[in-house]
Amino acid sequence: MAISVKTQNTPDVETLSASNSSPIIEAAFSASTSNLIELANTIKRETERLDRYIKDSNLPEPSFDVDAPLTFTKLPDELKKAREEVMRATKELGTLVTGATESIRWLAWNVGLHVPLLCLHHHTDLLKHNNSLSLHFIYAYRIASMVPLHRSISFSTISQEIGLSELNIRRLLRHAMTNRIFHEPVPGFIAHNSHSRVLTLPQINDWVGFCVEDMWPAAAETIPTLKVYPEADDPTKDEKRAGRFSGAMKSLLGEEGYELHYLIDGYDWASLDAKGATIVDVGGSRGYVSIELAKRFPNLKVIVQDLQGTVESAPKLEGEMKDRVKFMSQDFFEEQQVRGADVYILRWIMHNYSDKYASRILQRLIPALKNGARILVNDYCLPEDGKEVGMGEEKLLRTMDLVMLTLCNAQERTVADFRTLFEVVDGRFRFLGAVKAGKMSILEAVWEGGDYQTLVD
Ligand SMILES: C[S@@+](CC[C@H](N)C(=O)[O-])C[C@H]1O[C@@H](n2cnc3c(N)ncnc32)[C@H](O)[C@@H]1O
Repeated sequence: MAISVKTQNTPDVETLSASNSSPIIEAAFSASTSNLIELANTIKRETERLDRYIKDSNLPEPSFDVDAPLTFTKLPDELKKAREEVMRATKELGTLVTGATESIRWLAWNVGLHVPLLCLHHHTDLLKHNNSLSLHFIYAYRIASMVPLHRSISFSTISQEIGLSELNIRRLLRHAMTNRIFHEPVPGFIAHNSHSRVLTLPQINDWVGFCVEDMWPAAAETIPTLKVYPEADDPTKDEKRAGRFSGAMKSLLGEEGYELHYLIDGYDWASLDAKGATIVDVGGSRGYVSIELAKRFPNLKVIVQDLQGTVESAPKLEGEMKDRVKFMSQDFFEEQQVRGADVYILRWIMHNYSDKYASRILQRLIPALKNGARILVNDYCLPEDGKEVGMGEEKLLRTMDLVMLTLCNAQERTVADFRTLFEVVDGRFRFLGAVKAGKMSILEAVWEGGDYQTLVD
C-alpha cells in the first residue's frame, strides 16, 4: 500500500531568523493568541459537552473520591477533541493569568499549582523535580500499598513501619497532597483518594519508579554528560532499569491513542491476507501485536523475533494459531534469518536507538529482502514545525524525545528524518511516507533492490 506524504521545506537558519522579525509574522502570532474570555468560553462550552455525555450515558462523574473511576471515561471520537480542548485551554488560561515572570519562576521552582495532574501532560508533570521528590518518597517506601483503601492511617503508624521521623513523613505527604495525591480527613491521618489509589496499580507504579529513579537523576546529568560526550549516540545498558522502563512503557498501552487497532486498521493488511503473506515482527516481544494480527487476518503467517529470554517467555499457542504464529530468537543487530518475507515490522524499536544503531538494524535486514518487500515502522513522529499537532501532543512528543536522549542516547524522528535514514542506509529503499495512527505513526518503505538470492548467493 502506498502512503502519501506531505513534503516539508524546512527553512534554513537565516531565513528563519529573518522571518521571525517580520512584522507580518509578529501580527499573525499575536492575533492567534487567545484572550482570557475566549479561553474561558472554550472551557465552559467543551466541559458542558463532556458533562452532558456523562449524564446522558449514566456514567459516574469524575471525582477525587477513592472509588471514582481511575481513568476518564472512554469517549466517542467526536468528543475526544472536546476533552483535549478543555485540557489545553485550562492550561493556557492558567498560564496567562499567572503571567510570564511568575510562570517561569514557578516552572523552575515547580509548584505547578495550575497544572492539571494525571491529564494528557502527566508524563511531563512527573518530571518536575519537587513533585518528583514527594512522589519518590511514596514510591520508595511503598506508601500507596501501606495505606488501607477505605480507612485512614496515622503519620505515626507510618513512621513506626518505615523508620522515618513523623516530621519528614508529614512534610513529604502533605506536599504530595498539594498534587491531590492522598488526603488528610482528620489532622495527622491520611487516606486514599482516586489519585493515590492509582499508585497501587503495578504498571503505574513502574511508570512512577522509572520517572523518579531513572529519568529524574538522568535528566540532571544530561547537560554535564553532553559536555563530555557530545555525540551521545551509544546505547546504554542496565538490566534492572531496562525492566522498569519496559513496564513503564507498557502502562501506556491501555491509554488513548496507543491501542493496537491503530496499527491493525491503519494499514492494508487485507491485501496481504488475500495472498497469505508472511510478516516478520522484528523485536516483537511476546507477540501481542502479531497474535492480534493473526486473529484478525486468518491467512497471514507471522514470525515474532526477539532476544532468546523474551522468546522463551512467549505464550504457548494452541491449534491453528500455533501454526501461523511462530517465535524465533533473532538479534536485530545480526543478519536477518528470515528471507523473502513480505513485510518486516519494526514497532517501537527505532526510537530506542540513535541513527548510528537504527541504520544498522535496517542494514541487517537487507540480505534477507526480496524485491518489493515492505518495511513498516510503527513509532512516534516528531512534528516538523509545531503546527501539525496540538500543544499537548507536541509537548508529549518533544518530552519523549528528551527522555530517549536522557535514558538511551536515542531519539525520536520526524518523517523527514525517517526518510533520510532509509535513503542513507541504502538508495534501493524507496520511502513511501507516513500515516498518523493514534499517537504514533505508520511509516513505510519498499525494497527496490534485487531479491535476496541474487544479493546473497
Ligand atoms: C520497546 S519493545 C517493543 C516491543 C514490541 N515491538 C511492541 O510494539 O510493543 C523493544 C523490544 O525489542 C527487543 N529487543 C531489544 N534488543 C533487541 C535485539 N538486539 N534484538 C532483538 N530484539 C531486541 C526487546 O526485548 C523488546 O521486546
